[in-house]
Amino acid sequence: MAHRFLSSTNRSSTRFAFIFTVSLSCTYLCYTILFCRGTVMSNQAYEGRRCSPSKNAGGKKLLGKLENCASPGVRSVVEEPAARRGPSEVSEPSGAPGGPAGGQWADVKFRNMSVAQRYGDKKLPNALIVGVKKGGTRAVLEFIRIHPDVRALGTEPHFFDRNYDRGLDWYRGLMPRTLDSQITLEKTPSYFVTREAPRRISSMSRETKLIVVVRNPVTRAISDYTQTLSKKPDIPAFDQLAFKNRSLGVVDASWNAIRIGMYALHLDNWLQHFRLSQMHFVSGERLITDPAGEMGRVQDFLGLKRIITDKHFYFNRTKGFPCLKKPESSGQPRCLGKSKGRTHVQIEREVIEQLQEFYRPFNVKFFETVGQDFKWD
Ligand SMILES: Nc1ncnc2c1ncn2[C@@H]1O[C@H](COP(=O)(O)OS(=O)(=O)O)[C@@H](OP(=O)(O)O)[C@H]1O
Repeated sequence: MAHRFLSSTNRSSTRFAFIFTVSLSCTYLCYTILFCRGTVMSNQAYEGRRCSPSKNAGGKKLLGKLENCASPGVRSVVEEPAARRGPSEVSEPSGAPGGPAGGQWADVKFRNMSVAQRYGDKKLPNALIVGVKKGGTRAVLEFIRIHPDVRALGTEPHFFDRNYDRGLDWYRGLMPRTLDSQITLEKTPSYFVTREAPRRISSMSRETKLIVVVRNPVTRAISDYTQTLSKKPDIPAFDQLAFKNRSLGVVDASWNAIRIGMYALHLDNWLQHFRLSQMHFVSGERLITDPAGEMGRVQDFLGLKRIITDKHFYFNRTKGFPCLKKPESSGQPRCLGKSKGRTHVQIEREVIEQLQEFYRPFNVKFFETVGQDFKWD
């Protein structure tokens, strides 16, 4: 009797142990499937946003930038080949605050990205940062793209200047996927000084919103020259290139570094095809001293809710520029790359004054046309 009782107890325990093990395995299996799927999806969304445009890009320059897509953390140095990046750009600058503001926007952004990645379409851009070279265009792009309703191409497609023959379908193919509620954005600073660009852009859509980041043309020219010098150390001195005759003060307006800064001339060309209200001018100087203020106006112009605020920025003393606070989801630095914020070559005071003099009438005309004084005197 006792034996029968014991063996029936044994059977029940065995059955219980079996059921328990099976249900435990099932629970574990379900968790594993769900967890892994979530991780893979969010990674794909992140990588896809950063890399897919480059995969489609046929241009040599775009291919050259592919390696910048490789690591999710280096979005802010997307323009620089890895070899040129210094240690300061791949390690978190000391004292850089992260904070909840960063975490919140990152979460919203990643949720939207993941949804857009699955359900969105590639669309032609409805907004462009068209210039100016060395004005602060990369900063505006990197700052605005943290907005959940903006998706931007990280590379410069140069469609309306160099690649126009490839056609609109090629151009659309470069774009990130967006939901209908999201803005598609790209930046190519050379558009501003490309004669055909305004006509070509307006034939894509007359409603395209245009952002122009402008900066004191003298400082811009020096910045431009500093960049060229870093690539070609053998070029003539700045003043040799800037003047046809220095003692007579005759500036060489055919030199690109000078020509780009004659904003009023280029703007005239844009106004043949676009209303002034479709253009927004960002002050490259205020972008450094008050990034949140400038980005607030950019958001208004794009019809976006003001989500990017003071909370997103901190001043990085090592870099000497404002940087983005790091989101909780990333431990990577959020300053722009080394090619942004270079130490300029020293230019004689007199040369600077001569150039200020040269640009004055162009600046005055530019301020009158846009109805804003950028205070470059
Ligand atoms: N936050 C922040 N961090 C770093 N740099 C900043 C920032 N905001 C504006 N800038 C200024 O941007 C200048 C480079 O302009 P662009 O990005 O338009 O250059 S480019 O045309 O794309 O090469 C770059 O010019 P240089 O200082 O001459 O290097 C910067 O002064």
